[in-house]
Amino acid sequence: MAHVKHMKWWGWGEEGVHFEYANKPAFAPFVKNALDVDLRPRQRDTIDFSTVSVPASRAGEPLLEALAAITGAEHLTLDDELRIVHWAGKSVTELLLTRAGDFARVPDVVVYPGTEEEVAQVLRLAVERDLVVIPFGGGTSISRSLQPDPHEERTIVSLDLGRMNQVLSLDETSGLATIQAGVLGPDMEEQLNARGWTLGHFPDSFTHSTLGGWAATRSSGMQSDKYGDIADIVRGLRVVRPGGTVVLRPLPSTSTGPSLREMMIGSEGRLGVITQLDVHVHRIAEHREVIAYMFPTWQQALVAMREIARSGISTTFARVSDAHETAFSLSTQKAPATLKKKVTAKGQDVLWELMRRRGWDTDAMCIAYVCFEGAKPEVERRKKAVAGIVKKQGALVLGAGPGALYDQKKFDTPYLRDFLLEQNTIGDVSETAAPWSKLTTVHQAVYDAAHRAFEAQGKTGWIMSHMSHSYHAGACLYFTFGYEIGEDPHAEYAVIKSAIQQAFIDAGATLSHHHGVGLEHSPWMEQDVSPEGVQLLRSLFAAADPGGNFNPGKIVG
Ligand SMILES: Cc1cc2nc3c(=O)[nH]c(=O)nc-3n(C[C@H](O)[C@H](O)[C@H](O)COP(=O)(O)OP(=O)(O)OC[C@H]3O[C@@H](n4cnc5c(N)ncnc54)[C@H](O)[C@@H]3O)c2cc1C
Repeated sequence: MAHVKHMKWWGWGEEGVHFEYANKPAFAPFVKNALDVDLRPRQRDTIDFSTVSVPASRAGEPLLEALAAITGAEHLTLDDELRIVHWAGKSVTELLLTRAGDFARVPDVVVYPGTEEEVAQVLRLAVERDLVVIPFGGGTSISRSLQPDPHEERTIVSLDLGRMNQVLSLDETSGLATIQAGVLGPDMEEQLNARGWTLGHFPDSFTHSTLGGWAATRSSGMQSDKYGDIADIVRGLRVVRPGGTVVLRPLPSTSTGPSLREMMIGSEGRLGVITQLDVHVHRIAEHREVIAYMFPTWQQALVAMREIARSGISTTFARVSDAHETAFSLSTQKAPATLKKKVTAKGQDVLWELMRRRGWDTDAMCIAYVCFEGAKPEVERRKKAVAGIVKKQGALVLGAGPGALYDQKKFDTPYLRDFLLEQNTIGDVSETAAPWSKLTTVHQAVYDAAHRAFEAQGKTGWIMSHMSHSYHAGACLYFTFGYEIGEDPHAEYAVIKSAIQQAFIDAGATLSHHHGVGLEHSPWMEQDVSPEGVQLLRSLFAAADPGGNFNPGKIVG
């Protein structure tokens, strides 16, 4: 199965790639101050797979023969390491369980169909033989939407879409592409870019997640301000079910009753397997620039972000870190290695001095990044308009240098969680969306709840946040939190994560803006969409999948 690329079994990304802190002189002191943790150099580059013991496969010979008859024997595997790669996503709970070799129940067999017909045959077999089928995209789920029920008695099949990875056609007149669901982000962009087009969807997990996975979890990429969330991008799709295939043709819009398209987006494998999608694509922008700004306070920064969203000025993204996250990102700057970089660093010192002289509290300042794409004169015009808005809120324009740096580092942060776990420290995220009028309340409520939870656990904890993904009515707030692991990692994590999730709901925000529901967030579904709403979803899943064969237990238990 060498042709399907997977992440390392024990953590994020590729073997051999790590978060490094030795070249970031401010990072270790920052962690000491924030978490009271003394960082030590990385002890190991990998974890030896032979250190864990994998539950034996329960797939019997007749089932393997039946699956082999569908996909070919070379496209299924009982390999222990591959079964572990497929057993879960990359939430903190799953990472802790995986590193501890605490697997309970894992897929008994991994199957890689190559066509929609093969997917259909596997699903029919699943119903006939009462199997559990869990579709697998890139395995980046952070909401435990892949993890099987530890008490599952039936045979579990992980259905990996990785061989279905082609851009099938491009309708340049309509700006629509038809693409197979199992394609990984970079592979898809390469195919589109070769023809001058892009999807423009770049979640932080982009390098290892798939188009089908994005649709199945209602994903949102960092450039959603311009390109939309995946729910906006997907215009049509094919969803294979045991009884047939739901075909939703690519349409700009339609009034055909309750939206089946919307129903499939976010269905996390419970309604069938998405095999193919029709998506908005865009010509690659002629010119792209990310400009950084520094605001004196979070409040002023949020006002500016709202004004930008309302102004009609087209931005690709507009994102602002709160004071804590600003301090964190400054701590991850590399030591200047060349003379040119030393001069730039000197320039930063001058800037800091300027802010102090303006009377800014440097502990309160917030860094923001706005991305502009288009023809150069148009980008210049929009940059000027945005500068006018941010200056009204007292911001300084830092320019393109720090903006470019942010753009280069954007896919590196997921490696930080594994590095911290090795330091016996949790670093995790929780994100939400709320109306503009509630953003500051939600922000404060989450900080208060997290600190209460840290205190109750006797911990020195850290929390930080940024605002991104703007809409007419509000925006996403993304929180990152950390603390040193104590005696009962799972119980502590549950208290802290639950406190943050509950604060979202209590302050009028949603349980997740783009990480989906899975098992992790399902306890908040009733509060998010009402008990009657959950009942309706339960009825839908029960009618669509009476045997509970398709990723059972996710979204609503
Ligand atoms: C470090 C990190 C950063 C992240 N950043 C972002 C971010 O910026 N934005 C964002 O939106 N998300 C983010 N995520 C979450 C995750 O990447 C998304 O949920 C992503 O959409 C999952 O895609 P995947 O291909 O990896 O799917 P998987 O993890 O393999 O599967 C996720 C769910 O979708 C189902 N599924 C997958 N493919 C199909 C299919 N073809 N048909 C039916 N069901 C299917 C699975 O059964 C499962 O329920 C992040 C996760 C991590 C760990």
